[in-house]
Amino acid sequence: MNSRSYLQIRRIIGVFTTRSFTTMSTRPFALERQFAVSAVRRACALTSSVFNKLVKNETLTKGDKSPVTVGDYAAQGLISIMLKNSFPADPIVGEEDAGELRADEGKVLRERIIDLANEALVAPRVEGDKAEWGIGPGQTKTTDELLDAIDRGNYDGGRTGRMWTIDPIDGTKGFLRGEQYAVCLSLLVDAQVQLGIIGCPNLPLDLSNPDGERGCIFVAVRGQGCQQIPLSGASETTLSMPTFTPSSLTFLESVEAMHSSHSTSDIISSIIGITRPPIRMDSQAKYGCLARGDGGLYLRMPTNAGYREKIWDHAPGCLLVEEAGGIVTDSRGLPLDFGVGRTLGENYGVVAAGKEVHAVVLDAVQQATGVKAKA
Ligand SMILES: Nc1ncnc2c1ncn2[C@@H]1O[C@H](COP(=O)(O)OS(=O)(=O)O)[C@@H](OP(=O)(O)O)[C@H]1O
Ligand SMILES: [Mg+2]
Ligand SMILES: [Mg+2]
Ligand SMILES: [Mg+2]
Repeated sequence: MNSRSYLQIRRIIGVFTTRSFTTMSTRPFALERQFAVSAVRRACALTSSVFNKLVKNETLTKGDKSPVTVGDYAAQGLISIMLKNSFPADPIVGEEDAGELRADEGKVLRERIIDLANEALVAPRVEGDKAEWGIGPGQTKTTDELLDAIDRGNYDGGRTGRMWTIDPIDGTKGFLRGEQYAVCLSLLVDAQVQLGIIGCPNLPLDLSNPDGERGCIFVAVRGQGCQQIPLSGASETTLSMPTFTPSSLTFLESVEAMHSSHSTSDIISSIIGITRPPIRMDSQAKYGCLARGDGGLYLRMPTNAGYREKIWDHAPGCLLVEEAGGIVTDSRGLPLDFGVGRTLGENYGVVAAGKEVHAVVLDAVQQATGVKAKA
């Protein structure tokens, strides 16, 4: 076979592999994956529209968080309605609840939220969307239906059964700055993340080309790898973390020093011999970046002993990294335990890194913080 026809065959196989991922229904969680891509894509369109209508074109007073509040509630309502239609028996651990919206003072926000959620629900279906998910023309909901949908996120979590987590806008501060944020959804079965998906409307497809195309979805099903799908609709690619050496690492960390201690990261950097400046980015977009090979190391060290990490802030991202070949533990080397409830109760910090370097990083984290390795 000459090299030209070999390349042609490779190309056909490549196309088939990509297509077959989305159409093969025999894979475990195929329907849930298809649903989640659709729900997150729709929610990303909603949050982008909130940003363009309410943040970009309005002069916000410093500290005015109402646009992000509107986006949070509307996106959680949208995903929750879709879940209710599609997997009605599954409970939801969602970040938001509608308590404040039900009060009289919530009236103005409430009306904006209902309009936005309905706008997103009635948008035309695209390839892969199913009518029974409750989306498409004519699918508007009443105020009560949407408030009830938001409140379906009040499940306490736990060790057994199926449950979804929703973080409708993760990285709220990044959202307001027009920088990175993520729409995050995961499916847990018996406290194991089986499906993780995050939509990052502002994330460059390639971090080394920040002026290039932006907007992508990262999705992983346990045992089926991690894929990146451009929001523009182009075909998906499977991600795999490259091999890192300790000194070639770059930290991915929170923008907000209140969320992860920057000074602890500096000490860990000098122990490992990392010389590159950290990449600071809001939200679980960091996990997506890590999965596709950016940086090699995501660290989150508590700044406040009383703060408990929330499961919706880590469940999808954790699976993305594991499925791309990385390791995620807490600072004692324990796996993240998603079965304790709405928080990561017993875990302390998060260390996510390539498999060749995770042990070295963990050792440095323990030296820097005095945290003891698991017995
Ligand atoms: N004190 C403290 N410590 C640790 N984490 C906290 C803390 N306070 C809040 N949060 C959670 O941080 C979520 C945002 O994640 P990041 O820190 O990665 O992004 S950011 O740079 O802060 O935007 C953020 O998620 P969202 O509320 O969805 O934006 C919070 O759940
Ligand atoms: Mg969050
Ligand atoms: Mg949030
Ligand atoms: Mg929040």
